[in-house]
Amino acid sequence: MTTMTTTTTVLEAKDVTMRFGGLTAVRSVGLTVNSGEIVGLIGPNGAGKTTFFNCLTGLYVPTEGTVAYKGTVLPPKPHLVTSAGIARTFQNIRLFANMTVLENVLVGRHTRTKEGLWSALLRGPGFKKAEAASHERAMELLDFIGLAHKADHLARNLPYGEQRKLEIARALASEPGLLLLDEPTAGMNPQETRVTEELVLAIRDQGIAVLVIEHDMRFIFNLCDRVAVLVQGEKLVEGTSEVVQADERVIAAYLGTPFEGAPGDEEVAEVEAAEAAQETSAKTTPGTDTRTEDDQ
Ligand SMILES: Nc1ncnc2c1ncn2[C@@H]1O[C@H](COP(=O)(O)OP(=O)(O)OP(=O)(O)O)[C@@H](O)[C@H]1O
Repeated sequence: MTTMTTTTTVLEAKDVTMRFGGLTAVRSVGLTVNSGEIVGLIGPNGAGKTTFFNCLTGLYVPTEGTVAYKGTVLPPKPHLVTSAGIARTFQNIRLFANMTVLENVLVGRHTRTKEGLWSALLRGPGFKKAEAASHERAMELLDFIGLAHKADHLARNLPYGEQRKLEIARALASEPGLLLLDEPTAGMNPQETRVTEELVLAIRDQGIAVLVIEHDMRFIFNLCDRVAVLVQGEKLVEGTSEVVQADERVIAAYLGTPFEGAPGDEEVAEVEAAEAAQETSAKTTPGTDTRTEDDQ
């Protein structure tokens, strides 16, 4: 007998736009992540990747568009997004440096513990049971990332690569269905990068979908089932690693070479046309010459 695995949509971002004053950092981006998938989000510096992540996780309220997790539109509030089932790591390490490795993971569990403030303060039987279960799960996660033997070390004393792994364990502690990783291998040596690749595959094998921003193309193309490319806030291409690697526009965007239909081209053309029109009218209309006597 064959078993059928059904694919479900875990994340559905529709027409997400984020403006900061006059700057449109993300323009009408749609993205879907399905169960069992590792999806990559790449693009040159300043393309809007982190801004898009911030819209997905409720850190930013998108100017337009919606983000749904397993069919339910999420309110743009980080704690509600986490309790719904989306966890993330950040580009820069955000551990509690003076807490132990274990405590850092336990912090990540707070959205999954139902015991309230009074129960915690009175340390009643319900609280003790929940605390023991949290401790057990946190140790399981440390075991999973290979840091169980360092559970009582201070986070700040871990080598860089292990700090990044600990961040992932803390994110996993909220029992997510989708994990967002923002440059998980930044600053890592090739060996640490390979270990992180294995870890991401193991996370996916546990049934957690992964969306990852990464500048390391080898990492992206090795790992991802699908890759979306953002350029100047717009999604330029989306497809398998092969499709994306073969797309000349992607290479051009990375090299900063102009190409036909590039995001932002329309705006540039409009500005150029307006400037040209202004120049023509200045030349033909007496009294509109803005040159100074020195220029002439
Ligand atoms: N809070 C903010 N206020 C104003 N502008 C912002 C803000 N956050 C990001 N931006 C701008 O939005 C654009 C996209 O930035 P973002 O950090 O999302 O890009 P990125 O693709 O993640 O870049 P990198 O790969 O360098 O991390 C940039 O022009 C950036 O300066």
